[in-house]
Amino acid sequence: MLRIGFVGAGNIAQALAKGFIAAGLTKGEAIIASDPHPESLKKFEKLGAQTLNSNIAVMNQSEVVFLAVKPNIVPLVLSDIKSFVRRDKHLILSAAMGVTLTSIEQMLPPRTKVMRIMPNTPVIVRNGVCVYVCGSAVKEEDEIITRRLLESVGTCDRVPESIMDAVTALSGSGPAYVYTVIEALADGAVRMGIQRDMAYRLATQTVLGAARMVQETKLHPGQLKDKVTSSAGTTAEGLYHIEKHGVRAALIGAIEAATLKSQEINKKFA
Ligand SMILES: NC(=O)C1=CN([C@@H]2O[C@H](COP(=O)(O)OP(=O)(O)OC[C@H]3O[C@@H](n4cnc5c(N)ncnc54)[C@H](O)[C@@H]3O)[C@@H](O)[C@H]2O)C=CC1
Ligand SMILES: O=C(O)[C@@H]1CCC=N1
Repeated sequence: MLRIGFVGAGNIAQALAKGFIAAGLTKGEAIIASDPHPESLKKFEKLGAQTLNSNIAVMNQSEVVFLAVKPNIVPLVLSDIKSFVRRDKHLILSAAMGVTLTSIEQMLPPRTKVMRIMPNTPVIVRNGVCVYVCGSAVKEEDEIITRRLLESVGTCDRVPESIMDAVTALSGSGPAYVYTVIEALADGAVRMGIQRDMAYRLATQTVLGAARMVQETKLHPGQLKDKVTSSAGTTAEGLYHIEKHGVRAALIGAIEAATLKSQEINKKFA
């Protein structure tokens, strides 16, 4: 069984590990994680994974290694592990936002197999969005391994690195925007007299159902919107309020702001 390592055992690492196990792709025992933070390691222990506070030990005991630390920690971690990277053994998958493949490759021995990925937290329920970019030393068999892992927890697309900042802004950060929408819809419903539990349940299922309609009918979202909106009805009133308050512009602006932030992180590592 492929041994999967996680350098950094925080939110996205835990989500990926749980997703892989739920998909039956691996078992807890084949996972090894390192993190200086004991609380993060405890979450991995609950999965039956081996935990350590040595990144080097993760390199020694795994073939596929996820780098799941914040961007500012990446140089530290890479200098830690670089003498233990073996070209014929390791495939390194970096999830760090805004850290380019070139900068990672430059910090590792020549021809190290590195890929950049951008997953999102719904991988935990195997409904994630993942994209990947191949580094210069990556071979077809490495791509197959990566696809097998990422497809088991959601959708998986190969993309050019030029769109990684925008992808990070859209699908990487996106779950947070949607949670905010669900929370706000439920707050509105509570304000209008619906009980909190029911408000969350109805709001959540509405978002889920609407998303599936876009996915399954292949209709334009505008067409689906029109089918809900009767003349002089409630939806038209609600939509008018949304447009007056610039929700559409706010969402467009959120993607721009997050993309720019990712580009800014990029520059720090260039
Ligand atoms: N949370 C998310 O939804 C997503 C996060 N990412 C990326 O994944 C990376 C990690 O993000 P999160 O999991 O959210 O952060 P997090 O803060 O939950 O986890 C990062 C972990 O790294 C550990 N760490 C710090 N120094 C370390 C070191 N020297 N060696 C090993 N581990 C160390 C921390 O103790 C922490 O547990 C970031 O670069 C982020 O951009 C990418 C996609 C989605
Ligand atoms: O904002 C962050 O820390 C990352 C990037 C994608 C999702 N979360």
